[in-house]
Amino acid sequence: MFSLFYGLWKYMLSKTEFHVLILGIDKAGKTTLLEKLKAQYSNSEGLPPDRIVPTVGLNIGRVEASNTKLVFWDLGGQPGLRSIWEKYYEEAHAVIYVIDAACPSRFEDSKSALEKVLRHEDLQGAPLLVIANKQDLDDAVSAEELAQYLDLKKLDERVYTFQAVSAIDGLGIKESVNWLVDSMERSKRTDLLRVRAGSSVV
Ligand SMILES: Nc1nc2c(ncn2[C@@H]2O[C@H](COP(=O)(O)OP(=O)(O)OP(=O)(O)O)[C@@H](O)[C@H]2O)c(=O)[nH]1
Ligand SMILES: [Mg+2]
Repeated sequence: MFSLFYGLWKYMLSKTEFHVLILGIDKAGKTTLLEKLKAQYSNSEGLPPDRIVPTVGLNIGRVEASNTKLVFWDLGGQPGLRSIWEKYYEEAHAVIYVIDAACPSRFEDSKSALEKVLRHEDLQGAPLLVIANKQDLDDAVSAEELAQYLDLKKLDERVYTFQAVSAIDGLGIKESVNWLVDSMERSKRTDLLRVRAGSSVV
């Protein structure tokens, strides 16, 4: 009996499309990360880093990983564009928050923007993956050092992790995606979004 329900649950999850928001301040490396993700998980080549320009609208990346469909939404991080982020919160299953780990002078800006994201009620219970990006640079701090620096409060009930990544050479991307898929599959928020999507079908 248990295996029947487990099989059904796995089947439903395989039909679920997970929406993952990629946030972070400008130049953190969000779009570079998205393009690397696409290159690693789909047949698309992904834009080379030298062709990526600052994001003004929305970049979307669709990939399949661990038998699930993932849709990534990458938004611009310039100060004037951050007010757009919240329009996407309600529909997001999880958040990736990207930080340039080699640029300590911008940690404070990153931290306050992240705290604002976490305070928003539309993102309640969404798993959070904080990425310490640009690990290919010598002066990048580790994921642990970044976590200590950010010293985020009120994370106790939220599922979260810090991951060292290089969006240029791909370090840490597989681990990031595995963690995200696993966390979203277990998340109560996923059930909530599924119920809401079902009840809106007339
Ligand atoms: N060395 C190194 N550079 C990176 C990495 N990721 C991104 N960059 C560089 O950082 C700069 C900004 O990258 P983007 O991907 O455009 O940053 P973004 O967060 O999308 O910026 P906005 O769209 O303005 O919010 C570019 O020059 C990238 O080549 C990385 O892992 N290592
Ligand atoms: Mg961008």
